Amino acid sequence: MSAEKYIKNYINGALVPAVSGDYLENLTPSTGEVYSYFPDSGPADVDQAVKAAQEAFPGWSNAEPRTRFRLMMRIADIIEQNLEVYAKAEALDSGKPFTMSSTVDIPRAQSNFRFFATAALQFGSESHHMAGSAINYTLRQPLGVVGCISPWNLPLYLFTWKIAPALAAGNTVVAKPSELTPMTAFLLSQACIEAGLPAGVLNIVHGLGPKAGQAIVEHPGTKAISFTGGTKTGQHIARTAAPMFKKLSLELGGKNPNIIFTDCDFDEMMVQTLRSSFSNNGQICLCGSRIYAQRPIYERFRDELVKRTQFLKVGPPLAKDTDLGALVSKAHMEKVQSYLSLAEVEGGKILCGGTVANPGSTYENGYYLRPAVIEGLPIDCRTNQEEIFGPVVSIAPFDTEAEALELANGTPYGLSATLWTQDVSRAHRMAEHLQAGIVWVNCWMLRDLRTPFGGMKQSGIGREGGQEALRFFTEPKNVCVKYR
Ligand SMILES: NC(=O)C1=CN([C@@H]2O[C@H](COP(=O)(O)OP(=O)(O)OC[C@H]3O[C@@H](n4cnc5c(N)ncnc54)[C@H](O)[C@@H]3O)[C@@H](O)[C@H]2O)C=CC1
Ligand SMILES: O=C(O)/C=C/C=C(\O)C(=O)O
Repeated sequence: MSAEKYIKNYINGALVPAVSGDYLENLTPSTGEVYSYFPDSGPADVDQAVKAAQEAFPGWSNAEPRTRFRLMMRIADIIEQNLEVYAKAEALDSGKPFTMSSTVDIPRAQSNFRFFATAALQFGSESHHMAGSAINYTLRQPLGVVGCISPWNLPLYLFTWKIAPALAAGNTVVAKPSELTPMTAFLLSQACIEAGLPAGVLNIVHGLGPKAGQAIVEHPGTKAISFTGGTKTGQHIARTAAPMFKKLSLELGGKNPNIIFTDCDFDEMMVQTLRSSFSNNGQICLCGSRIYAQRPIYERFRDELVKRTQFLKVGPPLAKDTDLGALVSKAHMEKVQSYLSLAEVEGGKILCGGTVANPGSTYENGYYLRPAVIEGLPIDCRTNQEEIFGPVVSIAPFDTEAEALELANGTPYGLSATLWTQDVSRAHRMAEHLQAGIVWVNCWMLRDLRTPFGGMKQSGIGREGGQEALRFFTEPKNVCVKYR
């Protein structure tokens, strides 16, 4: 198992270049240098992948669930045995700290395979009895070939979060990782070969979104698309797939509120708020980017947040003491910087951070920013309404529960929200009215893979996780049997 200079597609069980023979440069954000190349795939590669997946479908969909279970567990074992190789590749590709990729990203990729391998053994269906006359039972059958398209922020974590349930439910898959972070998907291809996954069951096509990704969405052979990424891309995918009546699961952006009441456990809230603000450089759709603290503790909170933020170490991904690594790309760093400039125009005061960081001469061309805290922005300004997806939080005080709810719900997004209070009744009251697919109370990013995961409003449609994912990747068919 090794990261290689020339990444290959994984089609019909073999590692192959793009049909065109063309490669694109893969940069590491840690130095801004090219360190490998990935295939510039297009419709011809996707067509080969879909054909291979179609041929593999009868064998895979009819295989005993325990056969799928064994193979998926074997893939998880191989990832676990090679944790360091995977975690290093993830850190170099995405710029995130190795301390994160080795404890969060890669362990979660293993868990995704294990969780859904086991779920394949447990998945059942409903029946509905019409007393004295008939019984209805529901067959849940795999869809066929499905497309899985994932982003760069949690590369293998989110890639496997889609692939594993699709395979567990008996589908065959054509998947594309982000062009910014292709390396761990390539390592996964090697793991599938080593595990003995039958040819064509999983096919991984590398390349650009508008070319290779678009070809997966447009191909008449893909019956469903599971996508995580930006809201604009999600809208475009929906426009393409809807007239073809494909099933769609879209997990999109967020502008998530943290609401901090005076009665919270202040110390625990501070620890978790720092995490929810700047984990992975704020490049997680669940990060809390708008923080509202109740007026009596607002100033104490603000001063403590600024102090702790200034203490965070921005450094190269492989250094042991790095808290925040590099942002994923130059273009993304410039996007984040443009929002920092906009925030000032919109009346915000940058209390700390927002400047370029240079963790040493080897890294001077990498994409490093000091994490920023902004105060004084109105709720309806662009900085408070649009997803920045970087190490930037905006803070403001509030007085009442009603005001906090209005602020929290006042954006087009509805992915997650975090509440800090020791008053259980208030927590339930607020949770009921928050427009978010996930509400965390006195915690953040505490994940149980059985729960529904996804957002409302412009944060997407559908839910991933547990039974929801298995339902998405199957077609329910009701059979009604009259017996009297
Ligand atoms: N999980 C999330 O919520 C994420 C949100 N974003 C947001 O989106 C913004 C833009 O980031 P991008 O890297 O451009 O994300 P993106 O949404 O364009 O990329 C995500 C995936 O979609 C693919 N893709 C792009 N265009 C496609 C198309 N026409 N058809 C099929 N697949 C396509 C990409 O190749 C990648 O694999 C970020 O600044 C951030 O605000 C980005 C990544 C993850
Ligand atoms: O924990 C999860 O399942 C998902 C986490 C994060 C994202 O989906 C994201 O950042 O896109």
